[in-house]
Amino acid sequence: MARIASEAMREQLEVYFIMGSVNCAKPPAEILAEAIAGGITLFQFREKGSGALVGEQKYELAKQLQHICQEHGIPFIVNDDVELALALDADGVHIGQEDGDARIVREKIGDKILGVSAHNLQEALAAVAAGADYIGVGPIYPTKSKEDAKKAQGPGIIRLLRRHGIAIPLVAIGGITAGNVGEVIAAGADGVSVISAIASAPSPAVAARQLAQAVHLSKKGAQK
Ligand SMILES: Cc1ncc(COP(=O)(O)OP(=O)(O)O)c(N)n1
Ligand SMILES: Cc1nc(C(=O)O)sc1CCOP(=O)(O)O
Ligand SMILES: [Mg+2]
Repeated sequence: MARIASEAMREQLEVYFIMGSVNCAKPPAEILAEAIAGGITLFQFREKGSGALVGEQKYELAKQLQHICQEHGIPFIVNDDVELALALDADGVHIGQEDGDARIVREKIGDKILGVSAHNLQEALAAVAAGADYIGVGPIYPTKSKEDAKKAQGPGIIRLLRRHGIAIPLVAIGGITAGNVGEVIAAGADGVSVISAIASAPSPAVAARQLAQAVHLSKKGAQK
């Protein structure tokens, strides 16, 4: 297997859904299946926060959700837990600034997808140098889904990273809704990453579809 090509990565980032059991008011498998029906392009298993599953229960949920992704051709990324990603032979891993050295994670996972969080230019440059396939930038807007989230920076941080030469695939995260997708794509993001906009929606399928439509429309507008 070779490293993912940048253009394929950009497409997979378009509607990047993140979820764990703590984000779900109904069975996670149902929410994921509905989100896939609505058009998500990538999935991250993020089993984190108060009440999160651990050990065997975490592994079993991950396996169940990975199976659903596999049935529909949606790449399955594991948040934080490199060992779990390897045990499941997941498609990739996402790590943040407090999750260890991205270079070492790259060595451990070989050609699997590596996503790294960055909050400023220095972190973004280091992620590129470490071999990240994409960068997650946030929070763009205020979020209730991450207990230790930093202060929201607005879409200007994406514009700044692009202006300073960060050219690799980039996804915006934190408080993203169909209503603000336009400004993050216009700023230079390849896609949007969401928890609550899909997981807490009355219909995850409708929410995912609205996000996908907003991304496609915004990308068309950005080409003009
Ligand atoms: C796509 C994406 N971007 C950013 C993050 C946040 O990662 P991190 O800073 O490590 O925080 P936690 O998610 O681990 O709490 C992400 N998970 N995904
Ligand atoms: C997992 C995560 N990481 C963030 C960061 O800023 O790095 S914000 C966030 C939570 C995103 O959830 P929602 O779409 O509900 O705002
Ligand atoms: Mg992390």
